[in-house]
Amino acid sequence: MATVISQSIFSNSTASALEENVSLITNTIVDTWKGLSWLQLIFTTIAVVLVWDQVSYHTKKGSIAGPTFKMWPIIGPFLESFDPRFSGYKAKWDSGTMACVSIFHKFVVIVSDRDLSRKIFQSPKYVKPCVVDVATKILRPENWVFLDGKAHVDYRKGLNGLFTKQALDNYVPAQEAVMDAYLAKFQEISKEGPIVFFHELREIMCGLSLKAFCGDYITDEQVKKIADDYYLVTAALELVNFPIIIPYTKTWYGQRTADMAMKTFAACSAKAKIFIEQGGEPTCVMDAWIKTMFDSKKAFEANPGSKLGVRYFSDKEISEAIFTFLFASQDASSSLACWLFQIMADRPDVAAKVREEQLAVRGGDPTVRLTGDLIDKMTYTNMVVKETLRYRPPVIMVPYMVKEAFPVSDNYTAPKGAMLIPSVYPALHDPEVYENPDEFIPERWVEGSAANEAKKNWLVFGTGPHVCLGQTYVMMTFTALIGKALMYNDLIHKVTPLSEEIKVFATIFPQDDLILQFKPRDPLAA
Ligand code: HEM
Repeated sequence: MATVISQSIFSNSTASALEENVSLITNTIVDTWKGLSWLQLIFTTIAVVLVWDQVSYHTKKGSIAGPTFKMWPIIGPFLESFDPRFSGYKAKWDSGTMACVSIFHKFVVIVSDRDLSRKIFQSPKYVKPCVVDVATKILRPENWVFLDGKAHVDYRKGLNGLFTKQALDNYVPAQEAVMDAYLAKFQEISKEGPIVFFHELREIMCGLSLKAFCGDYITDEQVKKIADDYYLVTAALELVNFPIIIPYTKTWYGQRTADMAMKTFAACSAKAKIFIEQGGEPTCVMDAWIKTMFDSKKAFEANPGSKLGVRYFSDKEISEAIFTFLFASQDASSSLACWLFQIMADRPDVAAKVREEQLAVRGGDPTVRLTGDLIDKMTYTNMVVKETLRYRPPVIMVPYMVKEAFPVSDNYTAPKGAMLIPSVYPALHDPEVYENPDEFIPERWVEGSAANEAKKNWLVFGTGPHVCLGQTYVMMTFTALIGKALMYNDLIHKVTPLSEEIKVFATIFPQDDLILQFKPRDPLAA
């Protein structure tokens, strides 16, 4: 149809007249260009680039919210992105269901609407997770997290089993040992009064993750070293960073830290292979993964006509995957830890109910050790963790890259190459679903409540093919941790004017980095 119309419009005579006009215009431009001095040429080029930048921005923006013109030509709000403010993101969410900015050649659309955000999360045909350029160098290009489409879905299938409730039950004893050691340390280091806990909580999170991932194959010294240095990786992978790795820059330190950690994980994997080969039972993620590999191999050898369930993974591949688990968990878990401890310290009534439940599920004996089944019984403590995730979601939005022009809504198509950012925070503070959304109310999560039924708003862990692999791990680990911490400690929080302000450092944290004291308490005290 379109061809027929164009043929009827462009008869042969109009086509040749058009050709003449085009060549006349081209000659005029070339002649004018030749007649310009160097200085005029430079100024003209700059003017053309500036106009092109604004026109290109305006065309991509279409009907969505955002400044009519780029206030800072070319760079856009680049300087602001060095110091991202929560209030800035909030203003964007409030400005419309979709709002845009353009930084250099990158066109960014921030989506606040719940349903549009879900649509983006669930459209792998059009989008893929967006990582900063340097991420492929730090996490290594062959890493599974960079897989897309079917290859990603197939790889994920092999990992999902490592983080089910049943598998996680096996990692609990090793994690409890880490909790005990760190809680004792927290009492010791804060015995003189409240101190900054941001770094301490990052360290315990790293310790808990690494014990779950690598079990006893990793030593306490190695855990400490990785935990101490890990912030270098976070800094290297910030949204604004130089894409080339130059010695002694943030990205260089980040890459060195990642390489060092992966070397440690590869050595752990080699030990785990020997342990499982000798008939050992899994106590950590690595063991569980290697066992599925060996079991598949045995089944295949017994029945050579069958399909190999799980292929063989080298120590290098396992080490890279374990590093991605740490990378995905460390910042988000540290954020949750900071808010959870702060909120519990500030709300003694909630803390008292948690303590009561912790003793009750242990039949009055605080020394009863943790198990998966015991954690299952901690209903109220679990609601406290869930409400913290809603009230202060660690990941407030997730950047995706548009692979092909994406009709996000009836009147807006995101162009190929744009960054589309579905948001999590607005859906979790929707007053129609969560009454008084800016209040912390664990009871809103009781069975059958409006909050519990509103599954579509629960975007804390994303949704779709890239949904968080560690969500069951998070709920179990934090329920167990805060329960133990509250039984054995009074939390004293030094409240400052910045305690409730939100700092954005990949995830979100209290602006004053949480000033806290762990004061020993008798777990049997009322
Ligand atoms: C409070 C803690 C955590 C929060 C809030 C969180 C949140 C998220 C979110 C929002 C995503 C993106 C989902 C999407 O694009 O649809 C994600 C992905 C992911 N998370 Fe988590 N996460 C947490 C902890 C963890 C932990 C402990 C692990 C440990 C294994 C983990 C492993 C992953 C992985 C591997 C992905 C990428 C999955 C893929 O691309 O297939 N996360 N997480």
